[in-house]
Amino acid sequence: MNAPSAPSSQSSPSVSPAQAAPHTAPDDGSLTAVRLVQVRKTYPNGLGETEALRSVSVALRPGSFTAVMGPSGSGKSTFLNCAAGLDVPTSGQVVVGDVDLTTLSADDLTRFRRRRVGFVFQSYNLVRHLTVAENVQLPLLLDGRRPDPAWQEHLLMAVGLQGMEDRLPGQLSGGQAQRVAIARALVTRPTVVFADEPTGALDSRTGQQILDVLRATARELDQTLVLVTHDPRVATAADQVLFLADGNVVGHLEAPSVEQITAQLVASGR
Ligand SMILES: Nc1ncnc2c1ncn2[C@@H]1O[C@H](COP(=O)(O)OP(=O)(O)OP(=O)(O)O)[C@@H](O)[C@H]1O
Repeated sequence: MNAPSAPSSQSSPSVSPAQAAPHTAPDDGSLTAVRLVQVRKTYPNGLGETEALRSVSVALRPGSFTAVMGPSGSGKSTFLNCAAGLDVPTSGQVVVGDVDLTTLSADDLTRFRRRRVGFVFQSYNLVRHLTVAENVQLPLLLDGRRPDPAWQEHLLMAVGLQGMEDRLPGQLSGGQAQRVAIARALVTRPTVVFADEPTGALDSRTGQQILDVLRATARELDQTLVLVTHDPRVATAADQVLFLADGNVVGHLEAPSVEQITAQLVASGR
């Protein structure tokens, strides 16, 4: 199933939070690539707590491409971090493939993430004193595995960085640095790739190239891709768009146009 458990708001973009965020994910036995069930995440904020996610339930089909949108502070990064196992929900369940991340110890979660999940950050997060090749190899080395030179060469070719293996991050443009980050996220052949505004810091042409690279490699490797973006044009590349507001999924559109996305963003309070 490609859709989240939230009902489609295609015909009703101003769907209310209560309608759009049911508290159960579908339970029809079909395998989902990523499944969140009633995920709640709170952060202490000094006086009390911020409810970054209130009760989010979604189920993403293997091989699908989902864009996540919503106003600033609506919980997009928290959603991505919880789904990727970078952050632990306060309550609820996160299942990636057939593994319930919320049952794993911290060490097992780290190991699982290194092997099965790729993550691309807006700010690239490259290690400054390591070369392009070393940055790409890093997830394998951290996991005690040997780099596969042929695979690395294939990835660097796929992201258009062949010949730049020995450069340091400081010698790269923003678009090139993001390509290194993508190659690094893919080097472990993850089944799911999460990207948090990977094009946010780039001009629109470079952003489009980065998106093309992510989509092409996801297709080639049959990966599930989940991407946070503020840009409706970027989101139109996705199979579906999830809209968050105030820690809830408030809408869902299948293969929407820029106009439909904009209407939903306005309806959900951007
Ligand atoms: N580590 C943290 N500690 C405390 N509060 C946090 C933390 N991370 C997020 N929050 C709070 O949780 C809420 C959701 O934040 P989140 O970063 O998920 O939103 P977002 O939709 O990704 O925002 P943006 O588009 O601005 O990046 C916000 O109110 C934010 O201040």
